[in-house]
Amino acid sequence: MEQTRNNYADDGLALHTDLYQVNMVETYWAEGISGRRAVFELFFRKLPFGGGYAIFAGLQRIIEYVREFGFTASDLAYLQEELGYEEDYLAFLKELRFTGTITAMREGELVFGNEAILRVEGTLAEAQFIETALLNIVNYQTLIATKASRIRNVVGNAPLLEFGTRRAHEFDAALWGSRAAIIGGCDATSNVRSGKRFGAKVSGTHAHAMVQAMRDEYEAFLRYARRQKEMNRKCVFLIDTYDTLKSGIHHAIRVVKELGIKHLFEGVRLDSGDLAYLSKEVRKLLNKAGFNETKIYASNDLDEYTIMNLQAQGAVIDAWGIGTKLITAYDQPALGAVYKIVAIEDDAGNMVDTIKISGNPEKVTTPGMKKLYRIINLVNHRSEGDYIALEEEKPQEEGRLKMFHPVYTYISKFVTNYEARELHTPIFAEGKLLYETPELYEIQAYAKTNLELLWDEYKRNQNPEAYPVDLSQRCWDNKMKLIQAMKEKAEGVKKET
Ligand SMILES: Nc1ncnc2c1ncn2[C@@H]1O[C@H](COP(=O)(O)OP(=O)(O)OP(=O)(O)O)[C@@H](O)[C@H]1O
Ligand SMILES: O=P(O)(O)OC[C@H]1O[C@H](OP(=O)(O)OP(=O)(O)O)[C@H](O)[C@@H]1O
Ligand SMILES: O=C(O)c1cccnc1
Repeated sequence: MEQTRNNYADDGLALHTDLYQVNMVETYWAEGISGRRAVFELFFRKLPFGGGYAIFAGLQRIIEYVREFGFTASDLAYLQEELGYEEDYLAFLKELRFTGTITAMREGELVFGNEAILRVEGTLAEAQFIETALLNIVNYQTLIATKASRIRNVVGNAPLLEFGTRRAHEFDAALWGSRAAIIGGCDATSNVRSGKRFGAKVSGTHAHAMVQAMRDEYEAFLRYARRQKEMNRKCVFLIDTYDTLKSGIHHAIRVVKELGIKHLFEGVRLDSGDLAYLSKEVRKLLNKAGFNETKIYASNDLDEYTIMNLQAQGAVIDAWGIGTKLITAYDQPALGAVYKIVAIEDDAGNMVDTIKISGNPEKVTTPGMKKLYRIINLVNHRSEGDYIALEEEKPQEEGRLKMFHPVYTYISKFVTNYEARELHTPIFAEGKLLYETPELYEIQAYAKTNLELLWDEYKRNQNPEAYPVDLSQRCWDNKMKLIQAMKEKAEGVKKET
């Protein structure tokens, strides 16, 4: 074991889980209930960044994970030799695959608190085991897509570039984060592997190192621009290595004029100092030299707040490069999505609803097999809210729908003339993959179209209105019935002791 510790030819992802999953599944197996049908839902309770919506990302990686789910020989050897699990249980794990059914929102879907992003129905063992990886994926990618969307909200149609790989929490976060950032609204990423892997557009300028390495700013710009000219590629010069206004901008203009490459002079980038002041001065100098079309790029620890601030100061910035604060979800590093069991097969083979009670009413789970709808007003084409109904209900046929707050039930409204759009789509059915992931920029366009369904009051970055996520009357009644039953059961336990 020792010699191969870091070198498994058959390394897989099944052990990318918490130990407690291995132990719970062992108990299910030992008790002979591992094959019972179980239903889990994945959701978060509170929207991130104090915003009014989130954008779901992560499904593609979930698909790859679930499709390949299984224990390799070295996984099993590790569980046996290092952690002491017994052969019989390992023989069970060896055969464990995902054979269940998953429905989920499409990537780019708008998602709100307390509604299922994804539902897993399968054997208790398989549905339980995949919890950790699913949460790991959704929690991160959804956060990044949402952060990117918030930044897109403030930059309008300006080019928005994801520059965060060097600051991301390691390789996976950089790669999948760049994809999520594009789903949320970035135009391109600096991560080249993301281009190869996902078809992301890749984009980039150059660093201070190039200027320093050539020990002369003019020489550096000249050689860089010459090569770009040979390759017929556009140039963006980083002009702040020594002094933006005294040297950088003048060297860039001189080189472009000398090489006659106005058509390739895409832009200049500012990466330090007072970005508002510098951008205004640089704009004047560019215009004076006849480069009215040349863009001013800005980077340096930017996010939606600094950008808004710069805009308020009249900064003349045409394109934005965002690294650290986007890829690390700097102001809110965790989404807090959870994975909760909502139904389980009983001894007689019937599916029964389960509930998790909490002193905090917002933390009580909503039991049962349900469906999630977006209720779209057909007159103004805006969403009235989301609606969670029991699976057998048909809100699309009701004609007049009562929507009420699931905790403050007196907040209610009736909706007519609506479309009840189901938000989940089948991803796996009995282990078979049914879903084909759209091309990356189609997912981005889908997110953009979805945002058009929301009133601006729900979309503003700060202090937005709370978007309604309501339960149907039957779903609410079912929840109350289970809460009551669980209370009575707990009373019974108390009396016994
Ligand atoms: N006009 C401005 N208004 C508000 N924030 C700004 C403005 N200009 C720049 N910033 C932001 O100020 C922050 C820090 O910039 P600061 O001047 O401290 O260091 P710097 O310019 O990055 O210097 P260096 O990179 O050389 O250390 C960055 O997040 C930047 O985006
Ligand atoms: O500021 P962020 O939003 O994180 O964006 C990424 C940063 O990475 C680069 O800086 P770095 O200091 O790593 O290298 P450079 O300035 O030499 O290019 C770039 O110039 C950006 O400032
Ligand atoms: O291309 C750039 O300008 C770039 C790429 C990564 C990080 N910072 C800047």
